Amino acid sequence: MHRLPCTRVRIILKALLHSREATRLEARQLVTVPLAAMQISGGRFAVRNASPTRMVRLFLGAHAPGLCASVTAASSSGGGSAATAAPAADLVSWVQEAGGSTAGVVVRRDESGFGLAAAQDCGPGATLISLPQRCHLTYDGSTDPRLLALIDQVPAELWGAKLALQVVAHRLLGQASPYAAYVNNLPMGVAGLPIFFNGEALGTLQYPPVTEQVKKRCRWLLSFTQQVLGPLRGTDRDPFEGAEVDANALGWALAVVTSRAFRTRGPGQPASLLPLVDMSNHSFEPNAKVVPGPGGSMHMVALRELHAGEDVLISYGGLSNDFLLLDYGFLVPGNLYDTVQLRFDRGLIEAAKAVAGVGSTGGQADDPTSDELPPLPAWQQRELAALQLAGPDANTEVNIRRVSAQGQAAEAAAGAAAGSPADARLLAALRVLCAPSEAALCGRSGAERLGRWDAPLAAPAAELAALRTLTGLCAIALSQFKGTVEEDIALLAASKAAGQQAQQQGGEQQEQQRQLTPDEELAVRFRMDKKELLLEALAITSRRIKQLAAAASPSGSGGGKAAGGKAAGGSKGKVPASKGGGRGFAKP
Ligand SMILES: C[S@@+](CC[C@H](N)C(=O)[O-])C[C@H]1O[C@@H](n2cnc3c(N)ncnc32)[C@H](O)[C@@H]1O
Repeated sequence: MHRLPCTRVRIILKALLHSREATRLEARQLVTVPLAAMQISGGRFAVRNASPTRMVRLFLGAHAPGLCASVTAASSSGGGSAATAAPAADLVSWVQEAGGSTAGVVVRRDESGFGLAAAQDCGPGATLISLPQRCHLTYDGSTDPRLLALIDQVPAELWGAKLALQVVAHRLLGQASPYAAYVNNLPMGVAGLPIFFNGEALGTLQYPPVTEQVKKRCRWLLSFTQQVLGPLRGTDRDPFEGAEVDANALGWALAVVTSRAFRTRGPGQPASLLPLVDMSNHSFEPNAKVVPGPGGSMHMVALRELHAGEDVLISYGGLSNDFLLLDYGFLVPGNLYDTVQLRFDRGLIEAAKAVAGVGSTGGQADDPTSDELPPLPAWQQRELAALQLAGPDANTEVNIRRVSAQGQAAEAAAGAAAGSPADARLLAALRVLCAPSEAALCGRSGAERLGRWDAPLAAPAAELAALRTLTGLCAIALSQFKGTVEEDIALLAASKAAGQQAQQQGGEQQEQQRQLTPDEELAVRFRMDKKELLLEALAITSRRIKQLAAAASPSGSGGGKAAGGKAAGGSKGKVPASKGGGRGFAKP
């Protein structure tokens, strides 16, 4: 959700993605726990749509080295209110009784959950909701010291888990909680969140930067509940008064927080849940935003003219699909903030060069039979260190980016380069590694001066080599996925057909065409979008190669060569097998 400032969050989470932590559970256990009991409140949870028949399954081992909980039925979309009452009417009354104003919105409910709509026509700047501070669910000096002691044990980067402990505490209080009207209206599960995927669905993502993060969160949930909360249970230091809080229960609260919390007080400060405000869905073209009001209140205001009944949408921030999926359980196809994360290392660059037919970098190896790469000349080492891609403080995560359609159109029209499909550090590093000498950099150094797409190296051959290496990187990244975009499209179509067939045949499905679960389908869509991003990057880079090659060749004939050229031409076919051998994606 619109976290303030969201760049900070991205930095924190990206740092998480980089930490290597591996615990492998050998044996697979399957524990089935009735959700209504959830061992946390003895069945006192009256969350929306809660049903004693719904089950949470807890998988340990096998596919995911960690926990994976899967809510087996569609979640969300219920309501704490009676069927005839307006959705969440009790919550609206509670906010009003606390001195808040909700006159600008009505709560909507559909099969995918709650949302907000404009209650009447209004102009830009109109206040839609005013939420007094006393309605914000957070933790501070007045919180039970036993709970604060627990919160202190959660690492700072897992800020959501800190607030999750407070959410658990209020859920356990039931109707005695001052936030009962809010907690009762929270969704039972957050559909699509990968911490609730089973191993099959998690594996379907085929994207380690996300799967490793999921496993890390699950491992933390398991170890914290077993090693910290378990021994505390029933002691005088137990803020949960003897209730068992297991990984499912804390996982539910974590899902609530990651998908709903605001960091209104800035990074490093406790996050807050903003009742009612958090019922607004996300759009990258929002028509409302959340701003601080007087006395610690938070206001939701219209960004433009709104018509009665129009959906009220805020932006959760400029988030990639990785973050949208991990924290919110959905993705935006063609997301302009999306990237494919790669781990920069020389071996990967050499593999990309080999794929793209570019000569290798550096001097001669002492032993030509050795796999060891020859050392780089000092000037290249220096430039890579300046880019923080080498040296003790290196951050080796680099990204292939999505370039907007407008950017591409402008590029095509102007014959120039409007947007780079590589982040500046990556492009700068490729130029450094493809430059024949330091002189070829013409005194440029660092990402800002060397990483601009529209400022090529003066030597055309070096620039072409850098761009071809970039196509090689895209090809390697593509080859890490098991199938093509077309295969994913066919899989989704077959799944849909299987579902329709099963419906006609009363639930029976033909063996050869299994219907994907909603989580698997989401995972296929996720990986398909990543592949499309890479194919677009290939196409843009190939075009650029052609332009530069045409400008450089005396005959003007071009002749640029790019890896996966056919795929780049739009066939979406399989790219040449990588020589990278399991290289590429950033793995934590
Ligand atoms: C802050 S809540 C918004 C209210 C939520 N719809 C509910 O039922 O309470 C965020 C969740 O809403 C859903 N959501 C919000 N924006 C969405 C979007 N653009 N597409 C799909 N799901 C979205 C996701 O499930 C997400 O985790």
